[in-house]
Amino acid sequence: MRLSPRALRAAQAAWRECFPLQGRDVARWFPGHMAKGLKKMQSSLKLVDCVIEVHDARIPLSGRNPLFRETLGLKPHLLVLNKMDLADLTEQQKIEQHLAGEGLKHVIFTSCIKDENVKQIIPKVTELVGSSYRYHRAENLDCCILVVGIPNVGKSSLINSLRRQHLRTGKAARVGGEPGITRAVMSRVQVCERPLIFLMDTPGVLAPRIESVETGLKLALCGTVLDHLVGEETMADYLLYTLNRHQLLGYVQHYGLDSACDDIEHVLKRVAVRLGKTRKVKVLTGTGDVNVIQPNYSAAAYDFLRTFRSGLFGPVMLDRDVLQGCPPADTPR
Ligand SMILES: Nc1nc2c(ncn2[C@@H]2O[C@H](COP(=O)(O)OP(=O)(O)OP(=O)(O)O)[C@@H](O)[C@H]2O)c(=O)[nH]1
Repeated sequence: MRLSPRALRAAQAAWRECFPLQGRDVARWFPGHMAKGLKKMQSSLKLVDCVIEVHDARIPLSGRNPLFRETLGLKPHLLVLNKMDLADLTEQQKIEQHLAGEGLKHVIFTSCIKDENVKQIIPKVTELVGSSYRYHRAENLDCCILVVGIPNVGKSSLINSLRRQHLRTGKAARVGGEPGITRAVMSRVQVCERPLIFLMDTPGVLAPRIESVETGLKLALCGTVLDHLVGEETMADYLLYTLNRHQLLGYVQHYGLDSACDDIEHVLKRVAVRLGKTRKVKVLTGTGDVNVIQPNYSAAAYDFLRTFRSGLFGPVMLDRDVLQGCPPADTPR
């Protein structure tokens, strides 16, 4: 939905300049960084020729686990930024420059749902492996790739998409909408015949420390941690703040609101009523208990988040602040 420039200016005047981050304990939102999974990957390293790190294209510059490159960095590395169908890539070149500045020269944007750009991966991997020294593996004719990444970014979906593209065959890895579907490093799965290429899927591994509360909120919006650990209403509030700042006002039309608004309580109330998500609550009054119908805020927040994640509010770039040179306000300097 597009507002007229005048209406937009009026609405923007009332929008928040920043999101309140104080008093939020990001460490409690994320489970331990799953050191066991990382150790297992390290021990598989001698069996592989290349590492594909999958990350979410909506947060191309934040939330990656630095330990992947520290512990697996011996092997050629390709960064696959997946879910490009949900990401606003207007500034793709700037993103690539930013990543190149961090030493990440090999980057491919993909959508495993739409099988977009997935065909570029095997030629790139072949090129990277061909131009590197294959420790212990020079005599092997096949090539083996380790797929790593934080939870829920689409690692298993990538394996399935590659198999669809190169082998015209179905699923090999389990996919799910919640983080933590893949629990163990898998045995090798073939994804291509010529050249002969195998992949190994791994469980999602988060960084041991999330760099800032805002990064934590972005990671939560992308579904890398179970929603209830952060709180659906907190996440819905951060989502509303982001949508308004990015002028992604599709939510207004989607839920039949009168106008854009920056007050999450007001928005969730309207969403709940619109969806018929209300609940009876007993209230103690001077004359006894009375049943009151109240909006179900958490059900409304859940719907708001789910609709955003399905892309119905439009493509988004959650790292716009980092791209513009303003890292999250609470990032330690
Ligand atoms: N829109 C969109 N959704 C995707 C894409 N790739 C994967 N998904 C969805 O993202 C969710 C997670 O996908 P998985 O392949 O299970 O992710 P994973 O990284 O293996 O997850 P873990 O096992 O938790 O580490 C699923 O609901 C997928 O359908 C994509 O390119 N676009």
